[in-house]
Amino acid sequence: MTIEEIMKTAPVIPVIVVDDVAHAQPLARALVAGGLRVLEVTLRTPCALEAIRAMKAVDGAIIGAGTVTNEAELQAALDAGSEFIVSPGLTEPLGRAALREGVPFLPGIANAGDIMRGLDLGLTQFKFFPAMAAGGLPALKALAAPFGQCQFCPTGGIGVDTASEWLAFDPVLCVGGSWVAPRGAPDVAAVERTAREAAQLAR
Ligand SMILES: O=C(O)C(=O)C[C@H](O)[C@H](O)COP(=O)(O)O
Repeated sequence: MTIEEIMKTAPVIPVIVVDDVAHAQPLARALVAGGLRVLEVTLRTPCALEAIRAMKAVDGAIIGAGTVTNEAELQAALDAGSEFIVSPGLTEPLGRAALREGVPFLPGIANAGDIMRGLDLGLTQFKFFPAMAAGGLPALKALAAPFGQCQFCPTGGIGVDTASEWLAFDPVLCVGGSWVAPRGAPDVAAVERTAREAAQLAR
């Protein structure tokens, strides 16, 4: 799959922080059952890589690693079986390594220089991060205007109440957010319900 295909799979990519690997599979199963198949597990906790391995066993799930900030983390994420890689920003060494590995890669951008660095590498899909703090939808609209070939996954400060506004903007293929997968032991019925609501958002 290309990163564009992954972004088009569902309107929302849950951004997941796993503190206990025992939570990983029930959470992934509930999200997939609700219609969200693309899951980003952040490398922010000691058990994140183990959680990625566990979630890969869930039928229908497409598991990626988030918070990948350098080549060593990229390698660890790939070794754990990550199917795509998300980064909060874009450095040239990380971008080159991701391209060399041929893994779908979604790096964060927050200004025109970031996007131009990505274009130089041949990348056209980006995470707009931190979406709300970096100026919200007006900022992305202004930023996207000179870069018509680019598509975005805004993440950071987006909730069920604001996701639709972002998704109505053509270059936005999906949004990322932690609201669908709150931290801690998952209430699987609630997660599935929230996921279903998110999966039905119109793009
Ligand atoms: O960990 C990373 O690599 C990140 O890029 C940060 C996350 O994407 C945001 O923290 C999610 O934002 P919220 O939905 O506002 O919680």
